[in-house]
Amino acid sequence: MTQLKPAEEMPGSFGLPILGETLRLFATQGWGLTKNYQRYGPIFKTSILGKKYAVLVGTEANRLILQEQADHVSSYLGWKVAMEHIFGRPMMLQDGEEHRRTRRLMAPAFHGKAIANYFDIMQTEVNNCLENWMESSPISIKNEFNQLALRIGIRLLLGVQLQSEVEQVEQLYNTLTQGALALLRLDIPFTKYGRSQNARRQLKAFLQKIISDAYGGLRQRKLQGNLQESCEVLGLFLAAVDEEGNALADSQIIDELIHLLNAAHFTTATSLTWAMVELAGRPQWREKLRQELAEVVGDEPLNLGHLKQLNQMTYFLKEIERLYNPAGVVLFRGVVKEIEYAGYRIPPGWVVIVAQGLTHRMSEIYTNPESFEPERFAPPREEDKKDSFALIGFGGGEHICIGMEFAKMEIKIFLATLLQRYDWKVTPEYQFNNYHQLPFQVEGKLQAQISNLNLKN
Ligand code: HEM
Repeated sequence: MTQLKPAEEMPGSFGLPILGETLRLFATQGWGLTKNYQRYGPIFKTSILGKKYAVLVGTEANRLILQEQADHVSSYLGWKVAMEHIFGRPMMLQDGEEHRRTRRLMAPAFHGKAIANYFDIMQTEVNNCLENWMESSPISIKNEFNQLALRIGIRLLLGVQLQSEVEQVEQLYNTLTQGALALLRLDIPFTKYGRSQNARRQLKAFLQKIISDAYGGLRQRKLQGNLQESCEVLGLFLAAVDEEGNALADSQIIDELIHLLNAAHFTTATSLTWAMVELAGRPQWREKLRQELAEVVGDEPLNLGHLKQLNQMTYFLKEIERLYNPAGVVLFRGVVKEIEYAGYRIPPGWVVIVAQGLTHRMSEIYTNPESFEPERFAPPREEDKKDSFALIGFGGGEHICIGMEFAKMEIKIFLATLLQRYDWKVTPEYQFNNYHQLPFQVEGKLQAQISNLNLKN
């Protein structure tokens, strides 16, 4: 039997006393993860502000942490420093039975029939957005997608339809998230953080009011016997009761809704930004996707059934997920029970980092991992099918993204509509094949000029 070594003996460096590798984190905006991986291999240690981290890379590590030994780690302890002060305790910051109970109650809003009900609002928002772009081109791509995805979120997740209220929530939400990275968390007036926390209080009060109003609507629907007919997520949350009679408390719903706005918008906006940029530089892929749309959709109005048949678009979007990791290149979990992995014992108190961004570029999984090849996901290659933890841009295991279908539907509706009606150019011209650059380091600078496809031809 091989002797397990203490985690301190892993390759890697704890950096300076107390600060650890904190300065390096800010200097590289990405922790130099790729360099450390090349230098130390698929398991290495680091330290940030006195906390010890073990970075794990590869499908086996992904499966162990996210699924097989999920009860040895805590999502709460992994994410709380970054998220709790902004979002409270949504289910992403819950563990074990508490997390499973919340997730069971939330799940109906993100599957099957409920998802189908979201199609029309998504399509309307996408059409409005593209019409505006035609009038105000050139547009700042990431900002526009942030706004689109946030508006879709506000309408579908909160059920807010009145334009003035949509704008009010948008503003409060943006002020709230501006405080997320404040170094000094002083909740006093005239500071960024104080304004952010004030926005959080106002947003909570606003949501409490729409929850109270929605209860009225719910009672009405109960009387009419169509309790499950709600067209937005909030209504389904209010109606949800599990087999033991548990329901979601108002305070929990409020935390979930604020977090959902976040989870649903920056990720979707990042995917759409890079899909649009990659397509701008790849005329053969624009052509391939347009041809597929012509075959599947033809002259019919786009519908959910069509989206499911867009295989080439699915492969294309998987390549965006693999190379751009829209939710970030790493996931955090705090260790609560010792983990044995790769010859080391990782004790409670450490944080493990699941480095999805590095798994996605392993040559053991993907052929020519640095090159953009959506066809790697098509038969016969199907490189992601070698292992269910090879492509984990939406996470894996118990905390796998609950909004995955919602996101994929929104992204496909946008791309289908864009490709069918418009053409576009992106400036400045993006340097492809630099997928180690983190999306947020570049995306703010990208602009698009769009034109009407029919006028061009
Ligand atoms: C391209 C779009 C998206 C990507 C790449 C993405 C990615 C992820 C990832 C990686 C996680 C796992 C986090 C972890 O394990 O710590 C996650 C969780 C989550 N996502 Fe998404 N997401 C996207 C869109 C959405 C949308 C549209 C929604 C809601 C409408 C959403 C709601 C959530 C929620 C609530 C969780 C927490 C799940 C749990 O803890 O059980 N996401 N997402």
